[in-house]
Amino acid sequence: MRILVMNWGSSSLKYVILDPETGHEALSGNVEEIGLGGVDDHGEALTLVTEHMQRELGDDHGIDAVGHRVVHGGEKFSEPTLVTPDVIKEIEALSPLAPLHNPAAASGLRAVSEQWPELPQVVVFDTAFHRTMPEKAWRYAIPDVLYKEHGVRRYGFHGTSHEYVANTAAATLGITSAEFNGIVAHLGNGASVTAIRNGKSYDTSMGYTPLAGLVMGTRSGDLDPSVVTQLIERGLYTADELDVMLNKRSGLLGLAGRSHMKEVVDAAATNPEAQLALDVAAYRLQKYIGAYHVAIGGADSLVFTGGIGENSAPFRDIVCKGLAPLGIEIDENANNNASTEPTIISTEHSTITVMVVATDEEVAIAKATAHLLSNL
Ligand SMILES: Nc1ncnc2c1ncn2[C@@H]1O[C@H](COP(=O)(O)OP(=O)(O)O)[C@@H](O)[C@H]1O
Ligand SMILES: CC(=O)OP(=O)(O)O
Ligand SMILES: [Mg+2]
Repeated sequence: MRILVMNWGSSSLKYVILDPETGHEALSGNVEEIGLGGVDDHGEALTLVTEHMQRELGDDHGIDAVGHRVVHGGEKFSEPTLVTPDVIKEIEALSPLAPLHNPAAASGLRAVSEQWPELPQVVVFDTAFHRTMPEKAWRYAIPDVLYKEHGVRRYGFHGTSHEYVANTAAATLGITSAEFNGIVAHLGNGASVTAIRNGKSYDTSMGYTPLAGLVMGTRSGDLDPSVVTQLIERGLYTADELDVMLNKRSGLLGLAGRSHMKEVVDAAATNPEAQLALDVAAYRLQKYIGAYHVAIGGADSLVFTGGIGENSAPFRDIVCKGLAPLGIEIDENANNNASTEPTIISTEHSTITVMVVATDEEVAIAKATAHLLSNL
């Protein structure tokens, strides 16, 4: 079977054609700067993808279905879903909750429907895995009407990754997914941490949008909401400018002038701003891990994933050193030599097993797509 997986970012499209059984990739690529001068729109991005497929695979691309990553599924979608014109309209209607991502996905879905009307399409939502959170974890303490009439609540994101990584960690530990009680830290460009109880999402650090929670490459994560209202009141920023500032100029970039974790780690030895950025990012994550340990009644494992979680031994080391009061103890040698295979990096004395597990959202989406189609 061959599935085309498409990950629609606000201004980019990552795509890969793979076999969901073997994970074998026939082709992959990235279209950047959609609508920013590089490529006009999502239809044109798709033309570039089909040209790439034509070059590499010839006339018969052999694709059986298309699986899409959609960031926001609101309260409506809790499972991978077969695409119909109505589903595209519902994704579009959720645009106010993910203004950078959902309009892009909706136009991408329409472009694919026009290009290959015969191919089934499946959407897999970042929010879906978090639909199991208890209400006390997803409600904000603001007037009730804002949730009931406007959908203002915590949704959580990166769910496909958190679920895939929790399942992989469970398999490595020789337990079932339902026996997994742990904390997964997905630390990539966007970063979030999820408390997983009996294999299900119990709480997560992102919120109404992917801006909440951890310190990210360019996003602030948590802050006092009065910062926003005050900056507008003082005339320093408009709402639009604040959106850009908090999403694109904050986080590691805002504190240290660099958004890539490796550059921040390398600079920290000689640059106090970079050291501070590391300290703020690690401390924020430590606080969440402590809280989530309590939330799930004691975590058995802590799993690092995403570009930073998988590749930055120094950042994992800083985070875990601060978790000593939980009984966490890292094996430095194992931490420095974590590979792409699931690796345990804690010592045998550690009360919580700490692991590094590589995420693969594309394989998870391809599997979910194949699974849904086989059950139709
Ligand atoms: N060797 C490395 N050391 C430290 N950080 C790294 C390394 N490689 C990648 N990263 C971090 O991972 C981030 C990308 O994470 P990734 O999960 O691939 O992103 P995306 O969210 O775009 O899928 C980079 O911005 C960088 O901060
Ligand atoms: C939801 C989200 O933050 O996605 P990404 O990490 O791809 O930016
Ligand atoms: Mg990512």
